[in-house]
Amino acid sequence: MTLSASSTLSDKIKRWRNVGKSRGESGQDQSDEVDELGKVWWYESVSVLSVCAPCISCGSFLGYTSSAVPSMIKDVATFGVLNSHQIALIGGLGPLGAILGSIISAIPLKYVGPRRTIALLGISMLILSWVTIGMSHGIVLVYVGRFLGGVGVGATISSAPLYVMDISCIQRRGRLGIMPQFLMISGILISYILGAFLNWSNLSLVACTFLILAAILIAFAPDSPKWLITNGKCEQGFKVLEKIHGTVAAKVIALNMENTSQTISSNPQGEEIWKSKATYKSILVCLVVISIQQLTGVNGITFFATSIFDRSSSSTTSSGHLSSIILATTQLIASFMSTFFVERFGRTFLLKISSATLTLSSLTLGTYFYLLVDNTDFLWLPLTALVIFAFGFAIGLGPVTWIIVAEILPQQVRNLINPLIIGYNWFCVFLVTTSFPYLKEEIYYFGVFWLYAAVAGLGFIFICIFVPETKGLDDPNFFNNCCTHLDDSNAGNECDLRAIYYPPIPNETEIPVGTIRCAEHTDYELCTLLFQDDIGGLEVKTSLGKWTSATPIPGSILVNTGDLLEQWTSGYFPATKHRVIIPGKEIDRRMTRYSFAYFFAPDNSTIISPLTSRSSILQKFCNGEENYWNDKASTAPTAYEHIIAKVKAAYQY
Ligand SMILES: O=C(O)CCC(=O)C(=O)O
Ligand SMILES: [Fe+2]
Repeated sequence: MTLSASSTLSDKIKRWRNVGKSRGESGQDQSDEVDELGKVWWYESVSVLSVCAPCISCGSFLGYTSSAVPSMIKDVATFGVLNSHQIALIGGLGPLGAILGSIISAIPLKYVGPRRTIALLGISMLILSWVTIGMSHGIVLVYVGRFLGGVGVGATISSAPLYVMDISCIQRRGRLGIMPQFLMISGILISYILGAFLNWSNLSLVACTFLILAAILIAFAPDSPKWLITNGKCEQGFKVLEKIHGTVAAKVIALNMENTSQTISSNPQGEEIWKSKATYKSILVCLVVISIQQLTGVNGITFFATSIFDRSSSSTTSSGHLSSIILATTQLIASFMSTFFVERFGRTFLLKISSATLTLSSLTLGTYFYLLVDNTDFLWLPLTALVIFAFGFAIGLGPVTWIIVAEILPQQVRNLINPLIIGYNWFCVFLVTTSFPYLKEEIYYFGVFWLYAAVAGLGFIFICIFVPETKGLDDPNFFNNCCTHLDDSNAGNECDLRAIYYPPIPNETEIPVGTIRCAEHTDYELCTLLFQDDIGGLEVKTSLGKWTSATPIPGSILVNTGDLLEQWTSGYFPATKHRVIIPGKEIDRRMTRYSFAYFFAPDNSTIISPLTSRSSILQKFCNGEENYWNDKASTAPTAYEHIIAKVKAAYQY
């Protein structure tokens, strides 16, 4: 099925290419213009927002417990006197449903793609949940609603990031990538704000109204182009890509998507990867980082923030609701900041800062509840500490955990393991939210926060010892960043276009066949584009050391690999040894020969140390090799140093 779908796409793209060619031949190549006209810059952002809008409702669902439980407790007529078991269930059934939602979403994700999974499983379950809760006349229907909504949240949160990855172009992927999380925190904030004015029932009915709007938005959004292309709907998939990237780039991306899906489906290393110890070690590291993310208690706080503030005396100066709103706003701002920091400072640095901040703030909160809760001089303390806690979480452990999971898991196991990891994450949320009401009765608030502080402290140690830095391992812009002159003409580089003139040999001069005009050498740069006329004479040395003639082919460009490419790829692409000799044919010898060579070099400052593949770095890390990430320690030359040294050696006179 995949194969026949892909071949349709390849055929179509071949035809498109030919259309471009015939235009070019008639001297009227307008493909660039069409490209620009094809781009609709807002299309992908609006699509991402439309498909991810239900994440707002997921946030409101998570924040609902905090906002609604106080008014449920007051509503004795409907619920009787709520005990801590019942409150724990209201908190815990949502994440329990989410475990189910994230696991079963794998089926619609495969057959109908991420957009329809969100619409059919996410939105429908959430609407059902809000209506059930809003209309309930007793606690049982609230339980049912919480579980159903959890299924919707699990499905939405698993599918939204996939949609964003599939539809956004590389330049905007980072920023659009945080959209699901950003919308979710906004949803938490909205539910805290509305919770200050509305009771449990009206709050859920308002949330339901919003979802109807989200359902309309998602109905008009396009499907994931990747899903379309890999499921035989090539034309529709290409149209979506064309609107985002323009015609020319869309062809390349469509082919890439097709190739990747073929590689993954044929899965050459599928068996091998499960025999490697490194695979299990990276899965283990992911699970522990997720445990740290969740067991430091953030969801205990999100689900019960209002009650925590009401317990601390700060509620006499600011209501519990207001404090919760401040908390969620802090999280929103910090998660936005983390998108900038994560590329600048790396993943492990943010995780360390984050776990250290959580340790200190939880320790402070525990101590406050132990010593100072009745001391009116310290009313400012709980809110300040919780704001620092929320900031510390949202800047590091919140978002960076997911980046680590995406980057550390070997590609071949990612699809299989991801749903389990997401399911495990919800299990931890369930554990924390269900245990919170019990723990606060058994070991009191101070005990709960000291427990969270202990987890965060151990987490800090684990991160320092076991979590590898993965920044830059998967950087799709790596080569663009090394060759910025593509965009910026000021960046220093040794790119060179040379017109080479070989004078005709005068009729009276006799020169033996095979006489050398340009001696054996390799080019110094990354690669050379060589445009030769039809006289000939260029020879290339094969890997067996034999000279073979690179006879000019009309309309083609010869590409020579250069020294820098050889060094960069540790010899995977050896630099081509070549030379130019006097042509064999008498008539060619008496003619002028021209060639044009474009020597392509990266930016001067680029360090040309052998690139290590992401899998080999992780392999080394997992095998316990100390210097697993040694690129930075390398003393390799810069591109400029290499080229200048070669030029100096060649022209010593
Ligand atoms: O003229 C040619 O065909 C080759 C020139 C060349 O190899 C060079 O300039 O590096
Ligand atoms: Fe050359």
